[in-house]
Order: sequence, then structure tokens, then C-alpha cells
Amino acid sequence: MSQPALLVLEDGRAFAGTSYGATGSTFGEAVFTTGMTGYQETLTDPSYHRQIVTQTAPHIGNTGINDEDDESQKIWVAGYVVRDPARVPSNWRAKRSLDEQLQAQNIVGISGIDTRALTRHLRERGAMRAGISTEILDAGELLRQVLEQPPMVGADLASEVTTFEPYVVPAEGEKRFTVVALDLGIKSMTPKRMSERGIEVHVMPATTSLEDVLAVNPDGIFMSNGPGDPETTEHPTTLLKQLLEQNKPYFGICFGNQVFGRALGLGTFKLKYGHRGINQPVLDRATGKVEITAQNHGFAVDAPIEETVQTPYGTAEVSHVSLNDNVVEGLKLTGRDGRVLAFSVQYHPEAAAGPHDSAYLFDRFVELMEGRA
Ligand SMILES: NC(=O)CC[C@H](N)C(=O)O
Repeated sequence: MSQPALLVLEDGRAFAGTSYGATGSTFGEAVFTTGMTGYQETLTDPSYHRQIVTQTAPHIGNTGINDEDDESQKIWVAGYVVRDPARVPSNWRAKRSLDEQLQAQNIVGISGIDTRALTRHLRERGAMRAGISTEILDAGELLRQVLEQPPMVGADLASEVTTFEPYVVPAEGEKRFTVVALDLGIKSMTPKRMSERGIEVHVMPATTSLEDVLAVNPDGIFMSNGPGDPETTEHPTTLLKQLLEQNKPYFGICFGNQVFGRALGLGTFKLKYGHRGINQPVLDRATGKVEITAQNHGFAVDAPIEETVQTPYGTAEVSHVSLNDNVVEGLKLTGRDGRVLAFSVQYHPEAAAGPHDSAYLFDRFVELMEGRA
């Protein structure tokens, strides 16, 4: 049964609506995503841990929930904000409604609010802490609790989403390469995209030691997407520095781009409201081609776009930029031998959900390993 629900932002702006999914109270960073489709992949992306996600698309839930498209074992968003939920889901793969799935996983949501006004507010004021409740309908009291929550800046969250035990995703067809994928919040489509290319992927916990990485004799190293502030990635950053020192080819996605930036000595910083959606234009600076990409990031690498950066491992440069706001969307490192050693992107070539324009990056990783095999 739907009940009254309240959403309060940390600056006091409040939206009254109707409960969606589970009842109760929840807190997190309020962000918005512009994806018209792909809500199942969004909800189950571990990078959304501790975030209250607003969908700018007004109709959500139309295709229900299926048993194939989850990007991890569960829904990670802290809360969910939808304008107008589908009353009757309809899709040949649907097994249940989104509302039922949110309830089953105890995810508190709110519907029936003006998500356009909320999005415009977040664009103007920036992503901020928020709370949704069906129990505390007094805005002042809910605000008091919102202000007690920890901010996203400084949040070390990879340890809360990473796998406890290593596991192997076998290569499809003939095995060509072995890759260690450090799981900072990995989406299941990422190892799949590698295994399709003959890569045996050893997914390992975020705290894995250099010895344990080298024990499987990897041809390449991968670091995944993940939640939280990249300034807290001390262990993965140190590990990556050691692996670059040993000339191990590297590919990183999203958090893996930020870890790479930090390993190269660059800084990271929080964007005002981030990039989230599956319609984000990115320029490949080497080819001049534009890709439409899937994105979900609130932080970015601080690097000079027109200049190269000298690092202990070779020369680094910005390979991709956002065409919306010029934010760094990719990095490339040319090793001391003059060949590309490592690269990463801030966006999501695994495209789950999202357009497949950037799938070539997985091929580029294969080429990188071929060149160094
Ligand atoms: N999807 C991700 O890997 C996000 C990385 C990081 N947590 C950010 O918000 O920028």
C-alpha cells in the first residue's frame, strides 16, 4: 500500500510525495541520472552505493525487472526517486514489477514528486545529502537527521562493495590472456566483455596484495568502477604504481580512471553534480571522433588537457574529454619504451546499460597486451 513519503535535501528543500518500494527511512547523496532506459542496471551498479538516485525520465518501471540484467547481486542505491511509476510493467522478460523488487530488497523510494524541479535544484546547488522517509513526515526533523549523515567527500566505500573472495570468469572460446581485475565495485558486464575477447578474468578483492596479483602471472591489470571518493583509494593507487613500475599493461574504468590518475600523480576533485546517464558525449582527442557514452561519476581527474605530464612510468596525457563541460574522460600513458602502457576512461564501455560506441576500448586492451606479450 502506498503511503505519504517525504524527501528532504540538506539545504532544507523538501518534496512531498508517495512511497515507492519499501517504507521506512533512508539517507544518501541525492544525484540524478538522465538515462531513459536501463534502470535495472542503474539500481544494481555498486557505484551508486550510498546515493539516492533520481531518474529524470518521468516514466520508470515500464519494462519491470528481469532475471538477466542485474549488474551485481543486489540493488545498491540508498534510495530511489521517480516521477510516475509504471502501473503495469510489460516486457517479455519481466519477472516482477520494479515496485516489488524495491520492496523485496528493502529499498525506500518516493514517487509522484516533481523530479524536474529536483534535478534543476541539484544542478544549481550541486549534489547534496538527502533523506527519504515514510515515518518522519516532519521536514525539520528529517532535515536534522540528514545533517547527521557523512558527506560523499572523504567516503571510503570500495571496501563495502568489493568481493570477499577472488573468483574467475573464464575466457569464452580459446583463452588468450589472463587479467587481474581489482574489484572496487565491479559491474558484471565488465568481466563478460573481457571474457568474450578470450580473456580469463581473475576478479580480486580491493585489498589484494601485489604478491597475490602477480601469483596468477597476469598479462594485464584492470581496475573497476566503484563508489566513494577517489582520494580514499590509497591501497589500489599504491598497487597500481608498483604494477606500472613492472610494465604491466593496465586498463581502468571510472574509479579505475581516477585511481590511474592518482597513480600518475594527478589529483581528483568533486564535480558539482556529476555525470550520470547513457547519453553523454565524449571526444576521443586522438581521432576526433565523438562517442555517446554511459556515465556515472561524481568526481573527476584534475589534469591539463592540452599538455603532457611526465611521470616516473612515462608520459601521460588526457585522451578523452566530455563535450558537455570539458571534464577529463580518459587518460593514456606512453611508457619509457615509447609504446602505450596503460589507459583508462571515466565512462562505461561495458555499456550496461548504454550505447556500445566505446566497446573498442576492450579491443584496445587486447591490443595492448598483444603488443607486450
Ligand atoms: N562509477 C564510478 O566508478 C564512480 C567513481 C567515483 N565514485 C565517482 O563518483 O566519481
